[in-house]
Amino acid sequence: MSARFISLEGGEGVGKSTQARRLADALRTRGLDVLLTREPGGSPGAEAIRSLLLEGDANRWSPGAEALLFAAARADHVTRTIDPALSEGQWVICDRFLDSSRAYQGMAGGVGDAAIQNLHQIGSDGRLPDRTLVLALTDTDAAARADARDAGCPDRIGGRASDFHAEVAQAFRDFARDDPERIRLVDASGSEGEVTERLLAALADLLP
Ligand SMILES: Nc1ncnc2c1ncn2[C@@H]1O[C@H](COP(=O)(O)OP(=O)(O)O)[C@@H](O)[C@H]1O
Ligand SMILES: Cc1cn([C@H]2C[C@H](O)[C@@H](COP(=O)(O)OP(=O)(O)O)O2)c(=O)[nH]c1=O
Repeated sequence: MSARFISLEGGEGVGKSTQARRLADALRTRGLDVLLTREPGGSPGAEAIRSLLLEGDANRWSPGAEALLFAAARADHVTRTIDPALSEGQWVICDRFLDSSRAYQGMAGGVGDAAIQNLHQIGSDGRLPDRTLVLALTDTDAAARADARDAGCPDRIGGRASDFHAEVAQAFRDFARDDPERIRLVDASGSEGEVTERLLAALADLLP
């Protein structure tokens, strides 16, 4: 059974980072070698770009410049971290990937999906996950979880208006509808353990 590339997606506070860790543990328990990584970041160059993206003034970058920086970070992450791990037979679980750029910069940010896909083709040879799990929660519940975690101090993009985040959530739902083989919506309500079980069920056809 070959290694698989899994991404976790969704808006702020839905539980992606929590579930990325839990899913990695669950797969390790099944005997798989797992690399847990995240975006923006996941390689030294991409982590340096992460601070440029998440710190500073709300209008620090134009939408286009922001999309280019995310694409550049992703290109480094794919080349230096993700591709080598997959080549060595490791399963890769990535906390956010291309679909975040499609939702945040492409749809909510107005850059457009075709432009984001073009940048991904140039930077990362169009590399796609084998399965993308979108954690879905009501906007109110997600905002409550994010507020409890961030104590009123979100990062540069997390702090955008609620309309922006509603557009992001809608974009993820549209992506899942348009590409049901790769992208699955998973109910993120309930306990952490319940959500992990749903994620494993959404990966059942890929698991050894
Ligand atoms: N199933 C859950 N039920 C209640 N709280 C949760 C659940 N999953 C995560 N949390 C909490 O919600 C907050 C946001 O979770 P996190 O994993 O950081 O989300 P994300 O990475 O999607 O922004 C954290 O404080 C986390 O402990
Ligand atoms: C990967 C990626 C993240 N982002 C944003 C989403 C988040 O607001 C921010 C950082 O992501 P992250 O640290 O995962 O935040 P959170 O845990 O709150 O979900 O970067 C984009 O706008 N485009 C992208 O391509």
